[in-house]
Amino acid sequence: MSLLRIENLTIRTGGQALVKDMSLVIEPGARVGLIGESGSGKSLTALAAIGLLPPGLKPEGSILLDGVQVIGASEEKLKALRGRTAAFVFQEPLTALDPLMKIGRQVAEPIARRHRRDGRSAGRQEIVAEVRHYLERVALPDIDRIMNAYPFQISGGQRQRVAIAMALACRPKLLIADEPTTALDVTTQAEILELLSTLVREEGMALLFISHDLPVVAKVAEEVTVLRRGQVVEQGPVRSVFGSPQHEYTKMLVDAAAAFDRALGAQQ
Ligand SMILES: Nc1ncnc2c1ncn2[C@@H]1O[C@H](COP(=O)(O)OP(=O)(O)OP(=O)(O)O)[C@@H](O)[C@H]1O
Repeated sequence: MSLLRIENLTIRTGGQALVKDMSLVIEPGARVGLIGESGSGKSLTALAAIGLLPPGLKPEGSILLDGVQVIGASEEKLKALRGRTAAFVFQEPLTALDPLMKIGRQVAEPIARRHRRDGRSAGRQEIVAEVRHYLERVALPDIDRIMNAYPFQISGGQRQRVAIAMALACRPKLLIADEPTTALDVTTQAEILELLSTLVREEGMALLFISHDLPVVAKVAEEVTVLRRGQVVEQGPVRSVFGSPQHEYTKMLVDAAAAFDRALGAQQ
């Protein structure tokens, strides 16, 4: 069974279709990129996948997440899917973090929730040990300090590592990362991409990676869907879609990335 099967998804607001007839399949453990310019419907597609569309936006079609139909599902059913089946990492880590809570307590929350969900009560020491485990997993230095820090006391890259640790702590089958490196400087961006690639492989999770940046998608994904103005223009293995693009829009993305590479090469 596919982990995520989106078929003929259309998202409307009023009379306007923001996403049109889009289909996308993610198998367990697969790494899939969703690429397209700003406003092409990438985030809406990802939010629809876990039933988190903002009010006023109506999905039509079919979204099966781990075999459960998301469209029209009750809030209770959706809550059971969030975290356990799919967890989100957003562009801006502060979206996931409470500014007034120390990092240690924030990471403890999804851990405690997972234990409750599995019907077991974990003691404080066990939870603290797990918090440390996940902070180590995302390669944070000086874990004692970070656990006792508030989000504003650590760097942007460290905050994104904490947000990834919180998503991992849910032990999801699918990690959805929506432009997770866009808010970071280039060096930190590369480190976080490397970390995400390693983690999804080692934990055996599937990844839906959203970005407008072709080299970034090429680095982390094996398959890619290219969206333009809410519609899929091309879909397939990264190598063939970016290696021999068929659609004009994909060609333009590939040419732009190549021109950037050439410009960099000329500078060196
Ligand atoms: N709550 C909303 N109500 C009405 N329109 C919306 C709403 N949210 C998003 N849109 C519109 O839907 C379209 C798709 O938005 P979406 O956020 O999915 O784009 P995106 O590809 O993720 O862009 P970006 O890379 O800039 O995040 C855009 O035109 C956006 O303005």
